[in-house]
Amino acid sequence: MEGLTVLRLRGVWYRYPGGDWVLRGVSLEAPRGVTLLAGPTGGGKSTILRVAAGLATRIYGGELKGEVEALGKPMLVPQDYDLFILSLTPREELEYCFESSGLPPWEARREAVRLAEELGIEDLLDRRVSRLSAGERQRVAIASALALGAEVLLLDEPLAYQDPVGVGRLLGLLQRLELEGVVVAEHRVHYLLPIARSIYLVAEGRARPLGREEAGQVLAEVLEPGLGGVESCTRGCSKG
Ligand SMILES: Nc1ncnc2c1ncn2[C@@H]1O[C@H](COP(=O)(O)OP(=O)(O)OP(=O)(O)O)[C@@H](O)[C@H]1O
Repeated sequence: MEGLTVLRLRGVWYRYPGGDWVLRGVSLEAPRGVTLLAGPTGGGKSTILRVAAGLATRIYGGELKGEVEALGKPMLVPQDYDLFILSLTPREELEYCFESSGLPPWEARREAVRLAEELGIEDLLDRRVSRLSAGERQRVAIASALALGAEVLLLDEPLAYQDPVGVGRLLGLLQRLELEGVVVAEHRVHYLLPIARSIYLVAEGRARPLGREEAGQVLAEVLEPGLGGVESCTRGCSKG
């Protein structure tokens, strides 16, 4: 894989057990930085992330064809991210994740605090996960993935439950993180377009790369047909 590509899918076909093909020859290359997967509901974004994480056949079974290659350890934070958090409190969760990735307990304790500060969730550390808001739990789930040593972070609708402050924090974080790359499936594309280095329209099981100039207009037309291209996108072509 060339130096700048952190995730590559080539001619990938996938179907869930008993179903028709939902990925139909997906080819994409995610460079370092943020890659945006956008497109209509049911187009295949989540399935691409599951395949990229190596989880599609492991969790669902089904049939997979084609090549998937990642530079570094890919890790998916799914839409139902609650399944991702196993502990009572974020502090326990992060310490557990750091220990699972090989740190001794004292270092795991220190790193949990450092990461929480970096993500702006230090005030959540000792609260019960079950009592956190959806947006707060989502940030804890992303922190867990980082603590587990994710190098290519795969995020399925990470902005869905974030308020504007949370969105700003998360976007800042995605740009700052010293990861190989971040691939984000998201409906609220207007937040991601300015920071995405690479943009794909995912529809009907295929991924089409979009140039920066055309992306706003194409996505606005696909996601909000009838509202009128770029203009509507600048007002917010969000579905989420
Ligand atoms: N666990 C599953 N079992 C069977 N079919 C599934 C499963 N998950 C998704 N599908 C089907 O695969 C297709 C692609 O779904 P996927 O969730 O990947 O799309 P998406 O673009 O992420 O949609 P959304 O924007 O609504 O999250 C859809 O037809 C969906 O019904």
